[in-house]
Amino acid sequence: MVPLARRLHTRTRAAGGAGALALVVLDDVGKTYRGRGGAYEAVRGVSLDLAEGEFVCLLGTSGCGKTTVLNMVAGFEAPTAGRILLDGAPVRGPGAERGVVFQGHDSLYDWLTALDNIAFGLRLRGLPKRERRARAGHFLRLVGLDGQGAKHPAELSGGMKQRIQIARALAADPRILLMDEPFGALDAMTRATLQAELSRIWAETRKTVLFITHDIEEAVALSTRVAVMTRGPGGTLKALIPVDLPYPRDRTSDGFMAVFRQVHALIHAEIHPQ
Ligand SMILES: Nc1ncnc2c1ncn2[C@@H]1O[C@H](COP(=O)(O)OP(=O)(O)OP(=O)(O)O)[C@@H](O)[C@H]1O
Repeated sequence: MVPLARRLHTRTRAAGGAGALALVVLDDVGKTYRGRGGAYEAVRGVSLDLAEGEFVCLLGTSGCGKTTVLNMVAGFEAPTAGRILLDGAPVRGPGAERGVVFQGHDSLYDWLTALDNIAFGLRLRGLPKRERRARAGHFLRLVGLDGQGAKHPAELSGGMKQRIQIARALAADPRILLMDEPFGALDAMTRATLQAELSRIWAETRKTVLFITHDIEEAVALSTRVAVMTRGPGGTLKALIPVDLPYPRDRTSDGFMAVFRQVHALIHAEIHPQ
């Protein structure tokens, strides 16, 4: 029998992963929640390889299991079927190489300034104060908030708070950014600005990103591949669409429209099954 690692390697190559060993491998992953109300199969048979430096959007209708997949990659939830490998080793819980950015901004500490929020995780890692502040300042600038570091969360707009969350995740220098609808609660204009900024930051840092959204335009604007899920229960991967368009993306270009229409048709079929 071919060893699992070799099989996965081969599959990544076949999937166009530039011949690189995948950084994250989801191998036939499933999740069934069991509670007092009985069992609910949220995710079924998801297989997906993320190569280093990729930006993959997980797109699907509400309740299809996107957050469940992300939580399993983050190590917050364990799969009940299949397995998830990080650099070839099974994920057994959260780890510093995976930074998570959630929807909303409740995870910021109200009593800390913007700068100290970004620096917080660095203190836990034992970095000296000067280095912490320098590093936090760098990421504050990277997310376009230079000069705002002394403000507390209550003095920042929703978009600014989301930027702080992204800066905080990046400051910890994770290999992988896991983003769960980070712009979902923002108005359309702030959202478009932050999408553009995230694209720029990604181009600069080349982090591997798994990004959840139910916004087709957002997915096509940001990602190198869009992973479309079927609706739940038992949400699974329906299609993997490569988005081979230059950044920054022109949303009015024929190429963009063509991918948008392709993804839209897949999602539409999930919302209105024949
Ligand atoms: N802890 C849990 N216990 C039981 N069921 C759960 C639990 N977490 C999620 N579910 C169910 O699993 C399904 C998938 O949920 P999930 O949050 O992963 O979907 P989603 O695609 O992220 O949805 P949305 O886009 O609305 O955030 C839903 O039906 C949800 O009710």
